Amino acid sequence: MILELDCGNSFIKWRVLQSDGLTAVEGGVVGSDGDLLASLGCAEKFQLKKCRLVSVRTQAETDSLVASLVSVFGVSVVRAVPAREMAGVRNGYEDYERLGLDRWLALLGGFHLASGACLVLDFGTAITADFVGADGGHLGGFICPGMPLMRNQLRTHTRRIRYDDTAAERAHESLAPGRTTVEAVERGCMLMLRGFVLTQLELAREYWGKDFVVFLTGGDADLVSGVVPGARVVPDLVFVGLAMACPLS
Ligand SMILES: Nc1ncnc2c1ncn2[C@@H]1O[C@H](COP(=O)(O)OP(=O)(O)O)[C@@H](O)[C@H]1O
Ligand SMILES: CC(C)(COP(=O)(O)O)[C@@H](O)C(=O)NCCC(=O)O
Ligand SMILES: [K+]
Repeated sequence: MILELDCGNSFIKWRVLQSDGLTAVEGGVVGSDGDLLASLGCAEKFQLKKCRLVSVRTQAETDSLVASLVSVFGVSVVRAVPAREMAGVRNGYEDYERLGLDRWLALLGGFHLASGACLVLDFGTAITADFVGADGGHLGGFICPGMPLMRNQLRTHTRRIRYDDTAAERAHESLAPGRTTVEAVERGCMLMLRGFVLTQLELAREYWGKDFVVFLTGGDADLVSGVVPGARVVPDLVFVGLAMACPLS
């Protein structure tokens, strides 16, 4: 079977495909290399032969994970690498190697699925927006802090903002002005998130009118799906691009 990995700054997303490369068998989200190895179990469980991965972690971290995968499962590993152009999409960065590889794969996947102009919004540790025109030209994008970073910055840099995760979850029942600290912070950050999304949509409309597809991906995509009714929520968009960038012959 085939192992696919998307190593983000906070979590590793994994899934196992049948050898046909089409049918997903199992998948998950884990917080560390150790948890990943535990989820994959012993070498007999999935009988992994090949692995393809994308990572936005450091070279050393990624090398170490690859070494573990090779030693435990004996898989051959292919890593996504930067490209100036692929599958009809032209990387818009001045220095194409600097564009985050998860962004590059998500926009390759988005352009492929849209067969036209698209706006790809990824809600992970950071939030990213990327614009691809109907001709496959990537116009560039935006990066801002994601929900976990926004709330943790407030918790870390103030003295009186303290609350736990359960309270945070409860605060999201409404977007009314907060009457407690947790409500005020959680709803404030949520409005920043939504405001960011609406601004991206405005920009996309300026470029392309109504003729574009919006993709939402990343672990926190559900937080904003209500703001963009026509958007396509595609949690595995990075994996769509990964299959394109790393075909397994
Ligand atoms: N099963 C899950 N495990 C962990 N985080 C999750 C899960 N489902 C949704 N999330 C949300 O996803 C966010 C992380 O998104 P993700 O795209 O994995 O980030 P990154 O790629 O930067 O590691 C977390 O802030 C969390 O709120
Ligand atoms: C922007 C990112 C931090 C997003 O990472 P994530 O939130 O998915 O973990 C990552 O794509 C990255 O490190 N990019 C390199 C900088 C750039 O894209 O300009
Ligand atoms: K990501």
